[in-house]
Amino acid sequence: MKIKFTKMHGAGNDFVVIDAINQAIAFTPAQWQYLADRRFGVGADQMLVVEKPQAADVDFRYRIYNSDGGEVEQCGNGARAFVKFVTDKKLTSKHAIKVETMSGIIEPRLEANGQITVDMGPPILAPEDVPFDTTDLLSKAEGEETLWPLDIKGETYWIAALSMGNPHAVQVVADIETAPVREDGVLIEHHPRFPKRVNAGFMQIIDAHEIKLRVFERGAGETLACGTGACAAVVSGIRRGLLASPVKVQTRGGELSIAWAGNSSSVMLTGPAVTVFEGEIEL
Ligand SMILES: N[C@H](CCC[C@H](N)C(=O)O)C(=O)O
Repeated sequence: MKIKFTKMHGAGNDFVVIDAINQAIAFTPAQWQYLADRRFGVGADQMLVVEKPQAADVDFRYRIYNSDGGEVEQCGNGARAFVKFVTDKKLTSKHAIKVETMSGIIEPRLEANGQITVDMGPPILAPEDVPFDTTDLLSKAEGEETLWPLDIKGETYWIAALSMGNPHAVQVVADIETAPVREDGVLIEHHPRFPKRVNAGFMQIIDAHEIKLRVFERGAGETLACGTGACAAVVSGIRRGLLASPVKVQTRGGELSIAWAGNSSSVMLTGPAVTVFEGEIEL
């Protein structure tokens, strides 16, 4: 079966985007892994699938698969690519859309300057909702934030655990370039206290309105940018009293901007989305 796809990226976090409204697709995890494979397949961090919504007052449903083949709840950079895709493909005439995801409704909006802003909804802060097992852990408070001691290689890392619909463990490092992102990221991703695994964020504070961020993503490894990771890092930095909204997030793949007014207000993610090429693949 020949499948049409569009290769896109948001700040270097790259995607294979598939219109499943006009194409019937039902892939196995092995087929998602093949699509994501950078040598044998197309190559991408995640696959994004455009579907008709289940609810009446929503424009689309959006499914996300990591390169390891697993379906996940949310993808911030993907939401920007999504709205550019459905607009360019004339699947909608709206520039602000409501999109159903595994973790709720998000509202991406195409701005006049080509940037895209996504209402990512409020952060989820209760450990049990991340989910993160805090049994027998003694936390410490920093501002409004709760930091937890995570044992990695016999060392204690103080992390914040929060969710943007998908789980994140965020820590502050002194120098993002020398931080052990890959070595420690994989250990954090698979730490037993995260029953659904976790995206591991490492942020360096530049000033109250700017950070550098690297994320070792669950199911994909280190990516050049992580939208939900940027949201989680900024929320944690604001709660720690280290950051103030809005915050510029420098990633290895480009710049994102995050705004958050605190408490249960939505986290707003702004950044680019680029179409690289169109293709077809036999599956
Ligand atoms: N790896 C993530 C999904 C993709 C998120 C990221 N690419 C983003 O832009 O938010 C997870 O397993 O939760």
